[in-house]
Amino acid sequence: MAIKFGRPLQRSIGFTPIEPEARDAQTPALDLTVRMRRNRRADWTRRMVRENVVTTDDLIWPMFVMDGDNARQPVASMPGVERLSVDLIAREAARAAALNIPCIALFPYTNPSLRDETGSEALNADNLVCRAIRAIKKEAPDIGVLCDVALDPFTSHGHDGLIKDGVILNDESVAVLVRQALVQAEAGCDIIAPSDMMDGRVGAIRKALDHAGFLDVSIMAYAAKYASAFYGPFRDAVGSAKTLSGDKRTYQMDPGNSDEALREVALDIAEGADMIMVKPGMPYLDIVRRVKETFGMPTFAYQVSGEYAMIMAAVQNGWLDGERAMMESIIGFKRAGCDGVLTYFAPRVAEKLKHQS
Ligand SMILES: NCc1[nH]cc(CCC(=O)O)c1CC(=O)O
Ligand SMILES: [Mg+2]
Repeated sequence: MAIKFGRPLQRSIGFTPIEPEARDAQTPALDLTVRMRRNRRADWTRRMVRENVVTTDDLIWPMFVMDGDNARQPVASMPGVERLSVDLIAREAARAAALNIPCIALFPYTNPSLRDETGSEALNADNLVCRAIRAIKKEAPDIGVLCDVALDPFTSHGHDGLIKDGVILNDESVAVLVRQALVQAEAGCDIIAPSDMMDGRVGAIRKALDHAGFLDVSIMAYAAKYASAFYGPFRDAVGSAKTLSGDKRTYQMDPGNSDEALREVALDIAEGADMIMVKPGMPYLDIVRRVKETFGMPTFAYQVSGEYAMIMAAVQNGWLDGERAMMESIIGFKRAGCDGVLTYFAPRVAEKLKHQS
């Protein structure tokens, strides 16, 4: 029998007494005090007892910015995601605002000719991200703009910090990241999101922002960020996949660890983070739960590029119902304790919620 989603098949159970002849005479009713299925029997009962819901307020939409005018480029490993030129990003930001999405996150595809050993383009006040922020603020002044702080889209080696003799330097990198954060705040960024996993960068950035008068610029710390295989498609999108030498295991966390995530989060809170992020998302929902229960902070997770790619690949093969898999993945984040999710599905989720109400 074909089972239709959302359509109760057995309307009568628990509603009206089941006709005796409808019951198999051979099967006497079980003597059950509790029947869990009563609360699931109809759409209205399911809605009544539902513990978690997704709203557009839960969404942060990551976007990829590139050079050019009215230009777009599909990201092959992320079906449905494109790099967009600044003018188109501003238009998408306006669409996001119209969809009631509270915040967008910006990631640049930096021209390879502008990448160097120290990621100097990150400090250019007229770089892609800064131009995009200004264009967005003009076209959609009421939407929040979040910017990554890390050097990987700007360095020739693809690492998030400065490198010397194969070692990623901590304190020297933090000094550059602080300057990157100031450049972005100056351009109008609302939320600085350090994703580099250097020690002490949240405190250093907070101090510098305050000193420069950016008291209202927030920090969302990528506090528990793991050295993950699920970032692959993102590195295609920002063009660091080819350039990355080695891996990021000396600064991003070991996937085997959980207590360590709590120490990372505690430090970032002490250093002044306003919001906390766990990354990746779906394979790390246990971390989200522990972080939320331990600290009670505004807690976010990043459903990263590989998670998106994984679902989309199955959808393209006809193996999954895309809409349902998408919505189910997002409510999983809510159930785990997230206040919001960075997700490439954001516009599609928002469209779906709009048509639902
Ligand atoms: N530090 C940069 C950064 N910021 C967000 C992501 C990944 C996001 C995604 O996969 O969607 C990465 C990649 C990385 O750390 O290598
Ligand atoms: Mg840390």
